[in-house]
This record gives sequence, C-alpha cells and structure tokens, in this order.
Amino acid sequence: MLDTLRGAHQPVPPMWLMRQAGRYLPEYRALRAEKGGFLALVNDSAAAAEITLQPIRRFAFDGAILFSDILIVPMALGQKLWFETGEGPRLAPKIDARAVLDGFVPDSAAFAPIYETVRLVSAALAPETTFLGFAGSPWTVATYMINGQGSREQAEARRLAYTDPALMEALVDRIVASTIEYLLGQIAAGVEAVQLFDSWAGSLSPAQFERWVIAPNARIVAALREHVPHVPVIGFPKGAGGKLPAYARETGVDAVGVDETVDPEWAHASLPAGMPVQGNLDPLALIAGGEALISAADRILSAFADRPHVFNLGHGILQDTPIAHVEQLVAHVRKGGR
Ligand SMILES: Cc1c2[nH]c(c1CCC(=O)O)Cc1[nH]c(c(CCC(=O)O)c1C)Cc1[nH]c(c(CCC(=O)O)c1C)Cc1[nH]c(c(C)c1CCC(=O)O)C2
Repeated sequence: MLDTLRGAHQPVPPMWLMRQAGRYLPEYRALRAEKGGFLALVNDSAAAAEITLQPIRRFAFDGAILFSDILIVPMALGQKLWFETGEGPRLAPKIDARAVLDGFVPDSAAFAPIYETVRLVSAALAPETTFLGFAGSPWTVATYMINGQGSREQAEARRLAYTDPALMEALVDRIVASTIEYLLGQIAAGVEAVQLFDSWAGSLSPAQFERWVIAPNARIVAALREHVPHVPVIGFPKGAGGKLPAYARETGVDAVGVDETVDPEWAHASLPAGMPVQGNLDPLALIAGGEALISAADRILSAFADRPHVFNLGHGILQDTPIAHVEQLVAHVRKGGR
C-alpha cells in the first residue's frame, strides 16, 4: 500500500476500510464494555493497539489505521471532550468569541497515550502492512469545536466563518499548528503514512472551500513535506464533489480520498494523471452484500484500473455491516474483481 501511495500502479489494488476498527466487530464491543467506553479505550494504549490490530487479524487488510479520534486535537487545545452514549461527541466550552479561544490552555499531554499506541502497534505489525496515522482537517475539527457537537448542516461554523473570519482564522491557525505537531509525533512514533479527514468539506461554497479547506490543508502538507518528505499524505475532503480536482492540485497531498457520491469514471478523468486515489465503495453496498456489492466494487476497480488505487469505502464502515460481507469484498478485490 505504501508503494501505491507513492505512485506505483499495482494490478490488484491494496485495500483497507475507513473505521475498520470499531463497532461492527464483536471483539471491539467486548473490549469497549470491559474498559468502560470509547475514550477510555483511546487513552488505554494497550487496548487501542489491540483494537487497531483486530481488523488486520480478521481480514489481513493492507493498511492498519491507528485507533483514536480526530477530536484529540481539541482536547490538546484545551477543550473538554466526552461522548454521550448513543449520541456522539461533546466539546465544551463552545467557541463563539475570541475570549473563549484565548481562555484555552493548550496541553500536548493529550497526545502521549496515542504516541504510545503507535509504538505498540508499530512493534507488532508485519512489515507488509502499512501503518496509517491520521488527524482531522482544520475545518472539520473547527466545526465540532464551534458547535460543541456534531450537526448536519455545520450552520454555526459556516456562519462564524462569515461573521467573524478573524476568529475563525485564529482558531484554524491553532488547529493547524497542533495538527502538525500531532502528525509529526505519530510519524516519529512509527506511522508510515497519514490521512487528513475533512468530513465536512462538502458544506462550503467554492470561495469558503478555498479558504477553510484548501489553504489550511496545504499548510499542513507543506510542513510535513519539509520535515518528513518520505511520508505520503492522503487527503479526504468528503463531499467536495466538483471541487476535488482543485483540492488535489492545490493542497499538495500525495493521494486523494473520494467519497461514494463521486462517479469513479469522472474522478479518474478529472484528477491529475498518475495521482493515487482511494475509495470509493458505498458503505451501504457493503451492508447489502451479494451481487449489489460485487457490481459496485467492479465499477470502481475498472474505473481506477489504470492508476494507483487504494480500494476503500467512500466513508466509514457502518455498525450493522455483516462480517461475512467484508470477507466477500476482501476475497473479490484480492482476485482483482470479475
Ligand atoms: C468526524 C469524525 C470523528 N472521528 C473521525 C471522524 C472523521 C471520519 C468520519 O467522518 O467518520 C475519525 C475516526 N474515528 C475513529 C477512527 C479510528 C480509526 C478507524 O478505524 O478508522 C477514525 C479515523 C474511531 C471512532 N470514533 C468514534 C467511534 C465510535 C465509538 C463507540 O461508540 O464505540 C469510533 C470507533 C466516535 C465518534 N468520533 C467522531 C464522531 C462524530 C463520533 C460519534 C459518531 C460515531 O459513533 O460514529 C468524530
């Protein structure tokens, strides 16, 4: 997979699945029940390392992704983070004024258990399995910091970007700096490539997309290039649609993640020649299984047959995904499709 991310074309694409470590696996649910919740798992390096390895043992994916969360950076910047059972993340206080941001006391101690997880996984992983680190992209992380939780429309963050761009810029600056430190720390501890998750990139107008998605991701990529030029960066601007080619050209990422709403033929025709792509099976096709899964996978395999391709979902695997369907997909991709 590392070769693919560096631009090598392979007849059978390497594969992994976003959110491959998680709730669809009974062994994950058992460990979570034992340790008392998601954040307890993330901060328990031995448990987090075990969870990172669970999907590798089961499916022999070509990539292992660090078990952690994109919301560790807000914690390191001074926000409180917790998870409401059955609902999702909560961050406090919400950022609605410069004074709130200035009241935060950054503390990189939040990164220490994650780096320890990386060291443990790195020691345990077979050399042919690529170890991926990750962080959230600044815009996506900012939406959670401003809203205090997930929201469908990102209304508060999008509003703030217009009403107080100076505050937004100050927040994004802090996230960029912390994210660079965090990714360099993961790399020093042993990850071999990193992914930037911009899950809410799709919520912005083209001009706002340039300012809050392309520009901050470009700053992170430039800093990584300077310090660790051998480490590939995958950018995943979910929902970017027609803005994907600009994102691919202007951020400097090595590879681009494509979500399931994008036509793979269009992506192949529109993205820079030779640039590795990752994606983009609909997580619902994986739940469906059978012929629906096989034909959806084949469409993607054939669209990206002539360029470096990492097979993946277009977004995270869903909780109610049958394990047998994951096995079916792995077997199908490994034989190169139909
Ligand atoms: C937006 C976002 C978050 N986290 C992440 C994103 C970006 C990708 C995306 O859009 O899905 C990224 C993430 N979150 C998690 C990983 C680990 C690695 C992996 O297997 O991909 C990664 C890469 C674990 C997790 N992060 C979370 C879980 C579920 C925790 C549990 O209930 O056990 C896992 C396995 C919790 C989480 N974390 C977050 C939310 C909104 C939630 C609650 C919603 C949900 O449960 O899916 C923030």
